[in-house]
Amino acid sequence: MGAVGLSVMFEQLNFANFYSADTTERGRFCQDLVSSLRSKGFVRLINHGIPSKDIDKAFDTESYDIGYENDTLYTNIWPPADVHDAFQPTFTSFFASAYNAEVAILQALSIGLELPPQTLPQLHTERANELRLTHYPAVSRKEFSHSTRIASHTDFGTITLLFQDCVGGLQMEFPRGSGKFVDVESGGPHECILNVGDCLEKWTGLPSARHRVHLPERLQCDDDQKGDFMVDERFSIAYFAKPDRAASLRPLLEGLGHSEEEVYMTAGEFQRMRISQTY
Ligand SMILES: O=C(O)CCC(=O)C(=O)O
Ligand SMILES: [Fe+2]
Repeated sequence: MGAVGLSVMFEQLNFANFYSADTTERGRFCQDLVSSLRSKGFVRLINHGIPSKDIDKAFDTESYDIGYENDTLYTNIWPPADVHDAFQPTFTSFFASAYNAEVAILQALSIGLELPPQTLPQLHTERANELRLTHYPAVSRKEFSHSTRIASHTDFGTITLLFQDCVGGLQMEFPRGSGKFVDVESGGPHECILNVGDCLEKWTGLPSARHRVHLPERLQCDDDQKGDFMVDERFSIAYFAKPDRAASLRPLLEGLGHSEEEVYMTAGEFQRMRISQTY
């Protein structure tokens, strides 16, 4: 585990270009978004539309799991206002701006894939999304020789918008299928790390990115070289954008091997299957 892995650059794209009045620039942005995700499954976005102050407030909270406030299937349980009175307004606002960012990204992806712009947004009207705040306590570096912060997995929704603090440790499998992991460097807590989930892979063939949270590469070294030390606590915010539960996972693009006769799972069935495999 001492070996430092390959250094891989994950492209950083400026989402403001999606709103450019110049249609050529807008089109180029959509193509760049698709090609970055096609080659790595991950891309870093700035100017994604989620206000920095909302991200800062969310990072002030320890850990929680939140869904859309009008979801009738899974209702939110909020801490009482006298315990944490800013909690509900903070996350209601975060959830709303994250949904707007999600819809814009889905539109950009549809355009970049040469589909009608509303193809992906119209499969996400229910806001069956989830926001997860995670606090990883400080831990001794030696623990990473037999354990990790989050084991390798793919996300099972459409896309994930992730915000990580500067501790780092988010790693993705690269090259795909190799079992080797490389750091996704943090550009700071306001940068959005966008990754492809399983549903988007089924629809479009873009690769669902396998990732984990582990010891950042810069802290890896041979045991006798540096001895042991504590690795800082870490905070992250993950917004999982998921399809409407009744949406079919039938491929949206030609050439992904779909047949007219085949019966495809709905997104809701797929989520339930993946949850039962995980827990
Ligand atoms: O905490 C992170 O940076 C990643 C979390 C993650 O991958 C997940 O919850 O699915
Ligand atoms: Fe994940």
